[in-house]
Order: sequence, then structure tokens, then C-alpha cells
Amino acid sequence: QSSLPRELREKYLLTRRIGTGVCGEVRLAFQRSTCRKVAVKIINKKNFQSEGMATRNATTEIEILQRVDHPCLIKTEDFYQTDDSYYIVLELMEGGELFHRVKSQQQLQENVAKLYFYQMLSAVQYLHSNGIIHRDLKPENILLSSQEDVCLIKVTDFNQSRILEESVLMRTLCGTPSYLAPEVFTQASTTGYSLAVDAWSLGVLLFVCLGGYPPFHESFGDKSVTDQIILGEFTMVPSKWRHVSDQAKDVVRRLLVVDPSKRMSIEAALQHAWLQDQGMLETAHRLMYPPGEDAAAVSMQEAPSGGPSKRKRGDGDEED
Ligand SMILES: C/C(=N\NC(=N)N)c1ccc(NC(=O)c2cc3cccc([N+](=O)[O-])c3[nH]2)cc1
Repeated sequence: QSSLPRELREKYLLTRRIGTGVCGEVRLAFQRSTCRKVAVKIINKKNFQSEGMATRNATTEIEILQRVDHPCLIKTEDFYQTDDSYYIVLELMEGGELFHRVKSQQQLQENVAKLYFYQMLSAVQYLHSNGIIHRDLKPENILLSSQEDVCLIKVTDFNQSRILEESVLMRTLCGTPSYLAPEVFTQASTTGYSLAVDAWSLGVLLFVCLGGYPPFHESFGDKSVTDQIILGEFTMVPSKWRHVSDQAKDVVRRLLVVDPSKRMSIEAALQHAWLQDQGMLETAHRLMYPPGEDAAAVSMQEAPSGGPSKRKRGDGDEED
């Protein structure tokens, strides 16, 4: 406890480790004033390659963590740092990492995988609409809110994230193209598809949820994992995929496409037939926007037809 920042120690009681990551650990903590349980992610700075990289990455990450506001993105409520570590206070996600959920259940039931996948798509759609690319979507970075199958998921770990800012390239493309070399345009097409990297990762995540094992793995055939990825050669083991619907397989196949310009986009995935499932969508929206938690949600609720519409005013009075 002694090496913790004093303010952190004064406000929170840190207890046992609940999660481990390559760049640090996660501890269960109690807010002393309310006894409320929170998670504290401790990231040791020396894990980053170079000092410059560390500060930029971490600053960007902290900025992103504090800026994002979506039900399927982890929220930070406090942030401290010492010379050698960052301490990020986060909401507790008692279901732990998706990685362990899939491992313990071999593979998820299709409707559960669909509910989780829809939430991941919503989270990534929000990030992309705010010019943020996650770039490191994997089962360890998807957290579950409870031990129940039907639960809220949250994306975390923006360590590799990048904020798409106005690039020199974009400005260049505004000027007269007459004197520009061809690679300036072809290079444009590659950076133009940088959002698509998250779509690929979501394809891998969905594959793991449905199949219970990774699509690219050294145990498959004689090619290296890198070669399998570059060739887009994934293996659907029949015994594992026999009970998975053709529509679900179609989503995976359209995301795990090597050419980013041909890969299904996040938007297109949200429109895919597999996700036009009213039951799942209602469950997802009930989890993401629980009634009564947010005035906006209340006002969006359909007032019961005919009966007096109960709406909460700012001062909390019920009005008929
Ligand atoms: C921001 C971040 N990583 N950033 C980075 N590596 N640079 C980050 C990474 C991982 C987490 N993980 C958790 O909050 C987390 C993991 C876990 C496992 C069992 C149980 C719980 N829990 O809250 O009950 C867990 N929470 C939270 C934040």
C-alpha cells in the first residue's frame, strides 16, 4: 500500500488482484466513503518501449478513456500516477474477461455470442464515429458485467488506440493532384482503410465466441499464424461449427477478408440479417439503456397508451 499515491490510498482501499494483464494488474478496491466496489488497473510505465512512446500512448489512452461515453465502453472514474505507474479507477465488471468465459464454456451458445457481438459492434461503431480506432480488440479486452450469460459487455484497453486526426495526407489530397506521385494516392487508399482493422478483429472475436478456438493458430496445418492471416486461411472444424447457423458463419466469412476494401464494414455488419433479431436487440438495449437510469431513456420510453404518462421532472416529482 505504501507505494500507492497518497490520494488514491486516502480515497480507496485496494485489496486482492482480480485480473492480470501483460502491462499490469487489476485490483479489487473499495471506495472508503461509500464502501462501493471498484476495479483499479495498475499499469507500470516501464512496460512501454521508449519513454516517448509511453507518455504519448498513455496520455492518448487516458484522454480516450475519459472522453468516451458509451454503455459498452469501460468508464473511468479516477486517475492517478506515480513516477513508475498509472492507476486507473474503473467500474467493476464482475463477469471478468470474455476470454475466460469462452474458455470455461468451450464455445458460447449462438444467441449469447450474437448478444455480445452486437454490443461490441455498437461500441466500435461509436469509437469510429468519434475518429478512434481501437486496434487491439481481443477477448482479454472485452469485459462482462456479470456471471450471467445475458449481460452487458464493455470494451477496454485503449493502449494501441489511435485518434484519426486531419493528416498531412488529407491536406495533400485537397490540393491540385497534377504533380503528386501515384504512391501518394495508393498510400491514401491504405490509410483510408485503417478503420477496417477493427472489423477484422471483430471477425476473429466472433469466430472465437462461436467456435471456442482461434481462427488462426500454429496447430492448423504447416503455415505460420502470420501466413494463415495474410492468406486469410481460417479453419472451421466441423464438430465445432456443425450447430452454428449459416448466417452466423456468413458474418465471420465477410469480416475475415484479407483485402480491407472488400471486408464488411462495421455499419454493414450491423445491417446483416444475422443481427436483425428483435429479441436480441430488445435485450441488448435493455442492458445498454436500463429504464430509469437516465432521463433520456425515460423520455424515449413509449408512454403507456391511454394511461397518464409518468415522466420524471428534473426535481424528481412524478407528474400525471
Ligand atoms: C485501461 C486498460 N488497459 N490499458 C492498458 N493496458 N494500457 C484496462 C485493461 C483491463 C481492464 N480490466 C478490468 O477492468 C478487469 C479485468 C477483470 C477480471 C476479473 C474481474 C474483473 N472485475 O472487474 O470484477 C475485472 N476487471 C481494465 C482496464
